[in-house]
Amino acid sequence: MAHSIVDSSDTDLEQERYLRDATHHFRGIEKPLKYGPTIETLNDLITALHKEFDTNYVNIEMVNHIMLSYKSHPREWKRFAKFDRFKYTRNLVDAGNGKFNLMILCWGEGHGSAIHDHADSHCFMKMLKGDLQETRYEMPCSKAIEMPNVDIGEVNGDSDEEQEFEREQLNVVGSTTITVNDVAYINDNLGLHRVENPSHIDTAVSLHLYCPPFNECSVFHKNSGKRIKCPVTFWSKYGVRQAESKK
Ligand SMILES: N[C@@H](CS(=O)O)C(=O)O
Ligand SMILES: [Fe+2]
Repeated sequence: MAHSIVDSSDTDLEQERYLRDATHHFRGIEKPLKYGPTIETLNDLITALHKEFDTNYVNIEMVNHIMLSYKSHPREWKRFAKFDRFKYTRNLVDAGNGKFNLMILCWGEGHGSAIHDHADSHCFMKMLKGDLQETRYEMPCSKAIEMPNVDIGEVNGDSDEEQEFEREQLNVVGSTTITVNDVAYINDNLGLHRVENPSHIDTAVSLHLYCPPFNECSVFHKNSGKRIKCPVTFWSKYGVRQAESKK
């Protein structure tokens, strides 16, 4: 039998293309699948994710199932949960062979994120402890005008329109509170969001899965819709605090 040699970078690209495409139709599932595997521990969750991402055609519903099925056990994730006094932290749990990033986010009392996108990736957010409030916004249509490489001829120079672009308020589309073991799902086709720990007495911890992984995303200004690209960094990796330069 003839075996063809498959270049792994080609298969990685194929998977990436497939995942990006799926952001156009996948909206998240609310209940675990009937036929999905049982996920008892954080290790089960990681093993099941690696299995899913072994194929080019990742079953994104199954990824959602895996995140929904896990029931939070603080003893399993405690070693990754590192807090900062001033802002939420991002702590890498598993780099998914470059196919996904699994991380634990730690939110001190009142901590929140800016309005942001998810770099054209899938974002699953599961509560492990406490509550988080998620506010969603429409993606502003000023997107194109902020792209550095757009040819001048492609931009409509009509000054009224340009002013509108500059003044575009972001529209809120909804707000929900997610509590322990809930999973929220978002991608750029569903809009933008900002997340906040509404409690002033309790911390919150969430488990995030991004696929494909990304190291920068856009942050949006609420009143103008203006976007700024921002790098995203890790406060710790595999339970070890990162030196400032290595984040
Ligand atoms: N997407 C954000 C966290 S959240 O506010 O959804 C991040 O990765 O830092
Ligand atoms: Fe987010």
